[in-house]
Amino acid sequence: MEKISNYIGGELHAPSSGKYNESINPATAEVFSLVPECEAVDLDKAIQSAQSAFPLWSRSSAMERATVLTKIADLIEANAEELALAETTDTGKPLRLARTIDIPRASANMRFFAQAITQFSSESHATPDAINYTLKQPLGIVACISPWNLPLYLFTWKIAPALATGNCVIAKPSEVTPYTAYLFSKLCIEAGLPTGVLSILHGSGAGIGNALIENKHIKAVSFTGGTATGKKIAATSAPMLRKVSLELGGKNPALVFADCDLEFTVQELVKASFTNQGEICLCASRILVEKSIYEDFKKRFVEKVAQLRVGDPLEEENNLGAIVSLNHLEKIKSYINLAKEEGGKLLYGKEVEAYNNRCKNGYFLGPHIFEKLGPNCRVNQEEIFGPVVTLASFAEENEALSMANNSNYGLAGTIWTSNLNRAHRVSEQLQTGIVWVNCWMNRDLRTPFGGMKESGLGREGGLQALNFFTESKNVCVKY
Ligand SMILES: NC(=O)C1=CN([C@@H]2O[C@H](COP(=O)(O)OP(=O)(O)OC[C@H]3O[C@@H](n4cnc5c(N)ncnc54)[C@H](O)[C@@H]3O)[C@@H](O)[C@H]2O)C=CC1
Ligand SMILES: O=C(O)/C=C/C=C(\O)C(=O)O
Repeated sequence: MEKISNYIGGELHAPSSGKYNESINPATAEVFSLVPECEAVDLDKAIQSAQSAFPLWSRSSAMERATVLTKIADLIEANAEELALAETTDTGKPLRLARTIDIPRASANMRFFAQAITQFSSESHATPDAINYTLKQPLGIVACISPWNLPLYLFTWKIAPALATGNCVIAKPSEVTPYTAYLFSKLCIEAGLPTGVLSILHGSGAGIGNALIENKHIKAVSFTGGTATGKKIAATSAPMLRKVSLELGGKNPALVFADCDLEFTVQELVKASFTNQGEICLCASRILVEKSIYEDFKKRFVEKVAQLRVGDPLEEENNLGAIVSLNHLEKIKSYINLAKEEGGKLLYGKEVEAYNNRCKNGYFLGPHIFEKLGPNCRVNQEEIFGPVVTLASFAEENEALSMANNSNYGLAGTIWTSNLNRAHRVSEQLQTGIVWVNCWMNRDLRTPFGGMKESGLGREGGLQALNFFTESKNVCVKY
């Protein structure tokens, strides 16, 4: 079984403590790898190495940085099959998904920001007696902390803009799914990423994650994960007046109007609800349907969901794989029990599914659909982050909006209608950072990405990310 190494000073290193924890393959419940538990001394080494690297890296040309990031993108593509298999083994997600979504997006992230930095420009403002121009300077050493649901996808989404803008990065992938970040560190060595520009430290959130955010040398933190952790990072960072970008949870509403293309909407909402076992912060979790089509929608939705296959992520025909960990499986199951206690009616959901022998001990859970749950009950208010959705009906547009906005979260809403005026009107009033009309997770990497309310702070993507990782300095020159 492989011992994962940290990536510090351009080399692979064992943790100073010599401590490792087991990383489990959730589809089999067997140990897949041993993940280092880093300590402060490993962080000190990473900081020193970043401090040595920063003067040269921050002054390198955009083209030099773009070249090495593009090389890494090429290497991700060249090693796509190994990365996809590792991602599936670590997370339990269907291999088909890792092959078509996770790994292609990881290389796209590197390539996108490699290209973006070559086009990054700043403003100038002229007056009759002076010209002002803005320098966009890297911040220094920044931290990127990523979660377990889309491991390499979100890891690269953070580090690519940070590196492209000339920062040195200390990254901490989730201890639950560390493997592809480890493979990635080998690709960085192969690509010739300069020593110290990127360090990858493995370990727990409470250990090395916490040490990282408490470290005074860290000038900004980009984080994706749970809202409670995001608030802790914000609280630790506030007295340091440090920049934070927080992509947190969601309780995403889907608003289905009677004038939608029903067959298409049902098909797309099945994907929006259950892709990646519902373990995407963007997944639809509260489906609100106009009363006149509610029963028809419900029938078709349940029928389509019943066709989804749950099981071995390596088998091509399975739509859902395993839940990422036993802890997370227990959390989701507790919400299924809560839904029943809160008076919900289970429309679809099986206690046990039949799995092949390889997966007989795996952490599987099929899709669950509930109705008859009030808008204020916990199941409709708290993030479950699993294959559980609720259905409810509304009488008219304003009611749909007030139900959708009745949430502490505000990440991603979807609207399903053929009425363009309605689509614009409702989009404008939805309290979410992202609105998709007649689609879901249609991603253009140039667009601002992030949430309102408890779903986060700041935006990632395109220019927003490049601005986040730079300090704007105005220079005024008198003629
Ligand atoms: N993308 C998203 O929106 C995600 C949301 N979640 C939500 O959060 C819930 C909890 O899941 P967790 O895995 O516990 O998420 P988490 O927020 O604890 O983990 C995300 C990352 O933060 C790190 N981390 C944890 N505590 C930290 C700390 N004090 N300082 C610095 N880094 C820290 C973790 O090691 C991991 O790399 C899930 O049930 C789900 O509802 C979880 C993962 C992703
Ligand atoms: O950037 C994207 O396309 C998707 C991001 C998804 C998350 O941030 C998440 O699930 O946590």
